[in-house]
Amino acid sequence: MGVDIDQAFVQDPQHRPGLSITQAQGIPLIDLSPVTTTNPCPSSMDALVKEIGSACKEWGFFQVINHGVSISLREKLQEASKKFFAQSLEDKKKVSRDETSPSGYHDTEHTKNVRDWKEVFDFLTKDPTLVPLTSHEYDDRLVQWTNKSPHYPPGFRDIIKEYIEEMEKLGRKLMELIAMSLGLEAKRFEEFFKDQTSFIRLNHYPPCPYPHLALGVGRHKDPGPLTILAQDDVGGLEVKLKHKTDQEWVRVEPTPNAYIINVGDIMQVWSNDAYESVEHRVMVNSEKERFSTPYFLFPAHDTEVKPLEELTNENNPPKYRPYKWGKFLIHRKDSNFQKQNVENIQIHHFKIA
Ligand SMILES: O=C(O)CCC(=O)C(=O)O
Ligand SMILES: [Fe+2]
Repeated sequence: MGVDIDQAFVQDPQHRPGLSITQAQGIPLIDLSPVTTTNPCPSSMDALVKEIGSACKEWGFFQVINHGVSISLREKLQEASKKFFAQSLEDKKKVSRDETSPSGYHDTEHTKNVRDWKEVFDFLTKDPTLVPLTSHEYDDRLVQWTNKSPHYPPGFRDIIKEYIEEMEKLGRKLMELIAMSLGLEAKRFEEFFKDQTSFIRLNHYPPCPYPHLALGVGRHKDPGPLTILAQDDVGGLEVKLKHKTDQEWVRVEPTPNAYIINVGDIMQVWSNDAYESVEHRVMVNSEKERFSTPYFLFPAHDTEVKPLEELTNENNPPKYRPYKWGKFLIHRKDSNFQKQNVENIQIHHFKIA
């Protein structure tokens, strides 16, 4: 045997990736022209809202095209990200995450207590971002998280910031469409994002000598309301099908310049389970490295997450107890960076039986 296997990366047999790959033909591809061009006709807008609604309901995952994000800016970010990760580990560690702020470089994330085969660079939308100091319910102390400033490649920080602005615009449009699809006012979600805790993550998945045992990211659901993901042309993202067929996991094949959108746990709670957060994972391969860039739309730390009143009634009572987003976030952060023997915090812990 030529390769030494670090057991920290090895998935339990039932969670190892399958060797045959099924393509997710069915994942909806949605054209956002009605919200990215001027003067769209009202009927195309109605059709779009319906499409978004059924994609959220049936899949929880969809791709968008004609999204209005500059393709050259996306390429610029991709190039910069490649250059950043191509540096020596020592150079990358100059902008490591640290005790005071989790943004920056790191390569030891664990998902479900198994180490992910990846390295990342995280960058917050708001600098500083206000969050609770601890996850303890009665501890009111707050801290500020700030971004790291990589010196290489030149202009890296500015490119990331410019790109985040585009993510903000697209995120706002998507949240409006989702609100309308739930029968809510377009701006219903806006209030939650004034002091948002959103961040962008640059992912690098190096080639892996044992892709049948490890995963780039283990199975998980995204904790926020919405994620906007750019993937390169290598492929590896797999989504767990909601409707059970003989196939459990399907691959989201790269569509050039499209964004992959998925609803996360907070949307599931807000919508009282109308839109469910879907499990996904990332396969690695032995030949090619892969790059991806999720943008995690997260609300303000003091947001009390609970089913929206407009979406609940006597016949459809709230399915979740309220929880504070900031506390949930810190709880997650504490468990994602080291192996623990218990499941980390999940929305089902707030489910009303
Ligand atoms: O790399 C990908 O395609 C997805 C990554 C992901 O799911 C995550 O970082 O939460
Ligand atoms: Fe994810």
